[in-house]
Amino acid sequence: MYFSFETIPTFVWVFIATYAIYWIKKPRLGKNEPPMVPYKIPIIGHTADYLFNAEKFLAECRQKYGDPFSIYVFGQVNTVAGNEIVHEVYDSENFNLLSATRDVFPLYRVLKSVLDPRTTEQLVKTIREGITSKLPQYTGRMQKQLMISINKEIGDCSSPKLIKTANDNFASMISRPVADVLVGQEIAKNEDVVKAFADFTKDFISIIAIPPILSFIHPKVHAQVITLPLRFGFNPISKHVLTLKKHLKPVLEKRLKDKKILGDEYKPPLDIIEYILNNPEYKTKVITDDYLNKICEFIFIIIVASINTTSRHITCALYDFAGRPELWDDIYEEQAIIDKECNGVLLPQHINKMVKLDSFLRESLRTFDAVAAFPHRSLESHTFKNGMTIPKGRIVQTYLMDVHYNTTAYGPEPKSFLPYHGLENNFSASKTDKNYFIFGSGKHICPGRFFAVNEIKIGMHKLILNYHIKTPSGKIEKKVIYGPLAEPPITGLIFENRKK
Ligand code: HEM
Repeated sequence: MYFSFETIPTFVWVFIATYAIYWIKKPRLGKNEPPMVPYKIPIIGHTADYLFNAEKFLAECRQKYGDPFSIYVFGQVNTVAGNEIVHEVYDSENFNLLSATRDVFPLYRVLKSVLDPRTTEQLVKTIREGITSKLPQYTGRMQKQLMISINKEIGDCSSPKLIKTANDNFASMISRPVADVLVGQEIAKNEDVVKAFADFTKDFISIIAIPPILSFIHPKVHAQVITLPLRFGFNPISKHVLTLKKHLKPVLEKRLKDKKILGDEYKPPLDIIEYILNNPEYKTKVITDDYLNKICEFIFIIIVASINTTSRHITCALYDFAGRPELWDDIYEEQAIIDKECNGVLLPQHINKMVKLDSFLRESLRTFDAVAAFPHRSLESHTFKNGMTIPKGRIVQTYLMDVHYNTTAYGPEPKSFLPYHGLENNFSASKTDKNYFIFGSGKHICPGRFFAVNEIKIGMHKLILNYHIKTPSGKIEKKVIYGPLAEPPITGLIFENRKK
């Protein structure tokens, strides 16, 4: 290789810049902090282990350093909290999920109100009062919508049919009942609305899915770069907002008019847009463009929280079912008895009777295989009960595998699939406890968990009744692992009509 004298200054500048980054980013730990796992390469720290070997790496750290411990990834110190300590994070108002994820998932760039704490309060209230407490009334509509999706997307399988799941994890199946509940039966009939709901999160992720390499300099640099396309006008999700606005406007206008004409005789439809219209903060006499934008923004925040999460987990549960032939007859039998009893039309009491399916789903959610997830940022310096202190601004990762695979709760083989553990111990799929964190915990526990579990159970009930479901290999398919995160397998599932 040939080096000229002219290249020497370049090397010097690169050296100075690297040293400056090293010096600025060098972790400086305070007193009583959780132990820092030693690392060899400056700046890089534990990034490679965390990205390519998270399960083994964190298990070794946990064994050697206890709970919690700190690691150095993408130029930041992260504290990893396992099953002994993590509930303290979720129980304290000192930690916040949105603040921790805003740089890697900058949704506030397109839905600006998402960072406003009042929006979260409104969302939680709306979901609790407008969805959870009305779930029994939504049962019939949800199954109708799920059956439309099943017939459209899976349909007749008189000979075995391979259904690809890699594209959207059945997001379009889930988006139909979500659309029905959020924007009402009339708007949910429009295929472009169902598609907008199914694609919104996927399209948003597609523009920001760049590994956080620039976080080595600063997480804000990464956030600035990944949002460049949005700031230069390339916004693939604005079309979804326009679609919803187009359908929402005439419906909202008609409801306002009917209310005015009918007064007390007005029969309010059951859906979230009606709930919003009755909210004093959203009271209006005319449907202006600003008003539509405000409602659309609120609806799309619920969509981001609800569709991809639910569709990811129904997909996983179907793979878990398809790969375990030893469970097929037992779970099918439960669904067949319920189906006979309700004559094909599920009422809330029938969903309560799906106890084996519920227990199976809980186990699928528990064994989802994400190693660490749901980062929370400390808003103030925080001292744990064991006396360890972390500074303001620290990211705390939830060591999910330590919670979900702990031997005290799940026995000597906690990684094995225990389909009836929930049933035997009276733990339902939507009930969180200190050994089951898939819906978080504490004050910010997921308010949509009852809705999500109901959707998945109704969807699986109908699918298991109508089809034999297998994996292409005939075995359990492996999840796709991205660093410490997990996604459903991508092999596809084989559906074949059941003979009735
Ligand atoms: C299987 C599906 C779902 C999973 C695994 C899931 C998981 C979670 C988790 C882990 C959290 C954070 C909890 C915490 O910080 O303690 C959360 C929060 C939240 N989820 Fe879900 N979720 C699901 C479905 C839904 C659905 C269907 C909705 C809406 C209808 C929803 C709305 C929300 C909202 C609004 C929050 C924020 C709550 C707050 O900050 O107070 N989720 N979810």
